[in-house]
Amino acid sequence: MTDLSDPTAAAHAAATTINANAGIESHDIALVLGSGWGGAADLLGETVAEISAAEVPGFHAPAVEGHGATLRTVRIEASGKHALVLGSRTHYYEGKGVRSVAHGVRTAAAAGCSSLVLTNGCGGLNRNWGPGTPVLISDHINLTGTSPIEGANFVDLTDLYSPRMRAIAKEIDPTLDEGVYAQFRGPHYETPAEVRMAGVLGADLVGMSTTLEAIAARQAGLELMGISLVTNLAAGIQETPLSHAEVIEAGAAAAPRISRLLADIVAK
Ligand SMILES: Nc1nc2[nH]c(I)nc2c(=O)[nH]1
Repeated sequence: MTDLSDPTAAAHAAATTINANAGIESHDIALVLGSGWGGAADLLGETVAEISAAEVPGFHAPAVEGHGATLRTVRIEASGKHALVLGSRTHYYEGKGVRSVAHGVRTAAAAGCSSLVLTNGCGGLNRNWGPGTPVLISDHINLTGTSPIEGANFVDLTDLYSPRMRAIAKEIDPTLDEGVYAQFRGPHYETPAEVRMAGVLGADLVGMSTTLEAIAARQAGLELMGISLVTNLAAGIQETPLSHAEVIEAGAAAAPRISRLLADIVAK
């Protein structure tokens, strides 16, 4: 496993590998594709390079079935810019440490990206958002008890989820709702009581990713947008117990619409 004891050096090594493999000096925008979002890269434009995550310093083969195990460089048809599509994400619940969780975001910044789109699959607290509903993240609640930032580095997180990028998304799809996303450590789902707690705290969405990556994105100076795909109503909101099969099914059903949405936003 690559040494992440110097996160900046590790991100630089990974970025050098990725840019060299793609034959370009730098990338422009990065996307992390969570559960259900895998199809978006194909709609963005032509894949000009692809590399296995295992071949890039600091990355790992995916822990979750169905998540891509590669990093792709896609030339965005509308703008000619290059997107770095991170098909594999390290979740905090894998126990590889928060540096590993933040490595992809830091690598994207080191590869030259100025903006980042984080996507995920999540549970919804709002009954109006059935499985397959995409929701823009307006703010987050980090319930992991940790941070990717080390030392006395007091980073401001105001407007962490770019109002500018959110306005573009809503211009493309005015039906898009916004919500507050809370990250639990996982990998277990929340109890109904924990979902009620999250609601009292102001959360509309519950997941197991995104907030730590978002904090690392701000530290790295990346403009950030987050979009969640509600694949299930959170525990206790729906009568039936959660199932991973339900999550995969809802993601697949929503794929065409959310892939088109993401491609249109990134092309702007
Ligand atoms: N914490 C949490 N993460 C999730 N990921 C997905 I997909 N659904 C959920 C959920 O209901 N809770």
